[in-house]
Amino acid sequence: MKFTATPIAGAFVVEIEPHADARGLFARTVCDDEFARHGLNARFVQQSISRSVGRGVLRGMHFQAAPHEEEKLVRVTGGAIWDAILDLRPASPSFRQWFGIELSSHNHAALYIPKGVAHGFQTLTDSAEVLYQMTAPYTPAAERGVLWSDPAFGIAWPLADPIVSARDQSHPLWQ
Ligand SMILES: Cc1cn([C@H]2C[C@H](O)[C@@H](COP(=O)(O)OP(=O)(O)O[C@H]3O[C@@H](C)C(=O)[C@@H](O)[C@H]3O)O2)c(=O)[nH]c1=O
Repeated sequence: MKFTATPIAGAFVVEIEPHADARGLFARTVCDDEFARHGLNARFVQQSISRSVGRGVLRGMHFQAAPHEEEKLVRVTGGAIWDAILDLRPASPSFRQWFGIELSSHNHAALYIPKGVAHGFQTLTDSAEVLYQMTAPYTPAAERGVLWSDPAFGIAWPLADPIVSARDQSHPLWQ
């Protein structure tokens, strides 16, 4: 696997190193040892999928509050998304910065998201399936959100007029 640091402290793009042959390819996507060598936690306790229907669907920006913060590894198993992360850790050198990258079932790239960093995405294809692995259990009482369009951050979403849930549209502006 190839680990590339992003401008967000502790967040990495994780790419596969495929073994290709006449049948197709085989590639490792998670390895406890390799992740640990990069200071990353691969001890995932939950895995979930979402499927979005319609190009331009936007989910986010989500995180879990302390003490239920989680690391998250996000990859796409169908279609393509533009994945975005936003650093909400006041002590971080990249506090208030965001980063976006295309993840797809073709590029097989994943994004490793550290604790305290909010996550969201917008679909680039008519259907997109996203696979999540998390290092802490889902805790509804700890769920938090930041408005996807908060001018304090100015995330440059790729598609205008996104399809957003009522819950995501009601997230507060960052204070
Ligand atoms: C996130 C989550 C939701 N749910 C339930 C709650 C709700 O009834 C239903 C749909 O949840 P949501 O509307 O929160 O789904 P969604 O808006 O897709 O939430 C996801 O958004 C992206 C951006 C993330 O980063 C994920 O971690 C997660 O927060 O699934 C679980 O049971 N377990 C989970 O881990």
